[in-house]
Amino acid sequence: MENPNSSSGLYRTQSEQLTKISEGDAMTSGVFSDVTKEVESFTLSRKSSRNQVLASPGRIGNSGRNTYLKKGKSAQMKFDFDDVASGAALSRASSAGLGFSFSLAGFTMPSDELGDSRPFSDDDIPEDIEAGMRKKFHTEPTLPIHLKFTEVTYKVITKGVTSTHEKHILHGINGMVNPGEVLALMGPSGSGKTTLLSLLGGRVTDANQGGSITYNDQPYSKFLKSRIGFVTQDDILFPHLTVKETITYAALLRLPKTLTKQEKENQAADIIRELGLERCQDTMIGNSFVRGVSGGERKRVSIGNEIIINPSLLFLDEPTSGLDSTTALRIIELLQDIAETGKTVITTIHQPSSRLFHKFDKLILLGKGSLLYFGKASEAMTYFSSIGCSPLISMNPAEFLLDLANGNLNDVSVPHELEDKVDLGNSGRETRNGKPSPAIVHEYLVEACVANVSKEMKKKLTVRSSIDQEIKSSAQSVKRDWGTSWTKQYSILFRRGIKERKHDYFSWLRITQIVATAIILGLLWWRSNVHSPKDLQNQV
Ligand SMILES: Nc1ncnc2c1ncn2[C@@H]1O[C@H](COP(=O)(O)OP(=O)(O)OP(=O)(O)O)[C@@H](O)[C@H]1O
Repeated sequence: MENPNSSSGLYRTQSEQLTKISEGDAMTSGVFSDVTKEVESFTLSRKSSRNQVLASPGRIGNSGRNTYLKKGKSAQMKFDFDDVASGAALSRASSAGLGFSFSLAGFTMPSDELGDSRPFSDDDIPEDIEAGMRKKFHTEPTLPIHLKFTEVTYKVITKGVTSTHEKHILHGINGMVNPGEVLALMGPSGSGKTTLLSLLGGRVTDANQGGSITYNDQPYSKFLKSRIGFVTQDDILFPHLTVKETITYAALLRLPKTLTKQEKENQAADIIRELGLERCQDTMIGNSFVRGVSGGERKRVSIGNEIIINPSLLFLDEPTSGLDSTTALRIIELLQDIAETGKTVITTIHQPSSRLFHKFDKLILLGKGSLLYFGKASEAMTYFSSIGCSPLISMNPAEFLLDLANGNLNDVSVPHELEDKVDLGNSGRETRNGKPSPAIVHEYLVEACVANVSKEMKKKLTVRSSIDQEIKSSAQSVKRDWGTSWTKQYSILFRRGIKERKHDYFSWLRITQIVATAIILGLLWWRSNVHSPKDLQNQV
């Protein structure tokens, strides 16, 4: 790859300044033996400068003390998988914000006030978030998890009346993401983003899946369940519960039984504060019939429901769909903040704005279930220009990439290889306007990805991380004591059910309807004769 500065303004001037790291770096010492010691203190600040952390593999060595060096970024823009693999963001990740601990202060609201809800008003808009002020996300340390996936395939078998048909959805997807990084899965509709996300999140485990997915070089296991948060595309929330009730019930149900009720409520309050939901915490979630919180707030509640368990891996399926670009940007900034606390964040994204696109650390571009690009989001444009595909007009990079993934070369330079194909006219598939057909473009991009990205990537994926032995032992030894007893769960769910349904059961309309029906029916048999069995039967 050439000079990034020539790459249509896509070069992301990002750097992180990492101040180190005390002894007992989570990556270097045996801290994994205890959940409470999973990660040590780091401090991080993202600053816009042209410096980049030199993430030398040696920093994950055995020495107790590590030093992060900074180097000028301008000098090189080689498509460097060392960087991708070891990840500047990894250092940020494993370090970031981990000096923070949960402050269990501030939750003074008695639980019986949970039910209080008031109608939504403009006053409920949280100023800090809506006004664009970014809060720093504080959370307790978590076990860093490196996710690697090699040659992931998936097919579905559809059974017809007379025959069965195999549909291949994913074709050999490779990639990896480290703690502290946000990986975006991008591609046109139907390209397989949700399928890949579900496979990576351990939600789909069947015989139709191929390839390997590892978490700290270990396959998926039950142990990981409590370390994975999955935010689905459609928010699954109770419309009549308030924001505070929703997150508090999630805390009561999902946090370890070793914590007291008060501690769980405190953690829920912390999450509400971290997500900037304080001002709408007593507003109902709402739905199409009940007015409730805004779309962005609803999405933050869904995220809060998952991060309450402090997951190491957070998966999100299109968290920004249906949101305006500013709210979407804030959601992605929130994900960045979450990643900075050492979590691994993977999200699908449909059509991000250019501002939003530059927020991602890594990018996977899918087209018809095949990998078209994997690497740093900031280097995607440079990669595509290196294989002859550059925008001819100024364009949102995400729009350009989606056009390419759809095989659309309008306003895009045609690579020489494809020009030849069109000129020769022997493919029989070129389009009339002199542009190669989408099928040819797709083939070309897949081949280019295999030649330039996948081969190199696979080599990196086979390299076991120097920390895997420590993590392996911790993965086997550390178990989270999740959940509460079934009697407690029953009582919490019962109370939650009553709260959710009370608006139906105890609405004036329903009460009036029942009383009126009772009076009418009562009047029909009022003073009826009950002296003969026939009349008595009639009354019964
Ligand atoms: N169980 C299934 N049976 C048949 N086809 C399926 C099944 N699951 C997924 N597919 C197909 O696989 C392809 C990829 O689906 P997927 O939902 O992963 O796409 P996507 O990129 O997330 O799309 P969107 O952005 O529209 O949500 C689609 O063509 C879909 O129809």
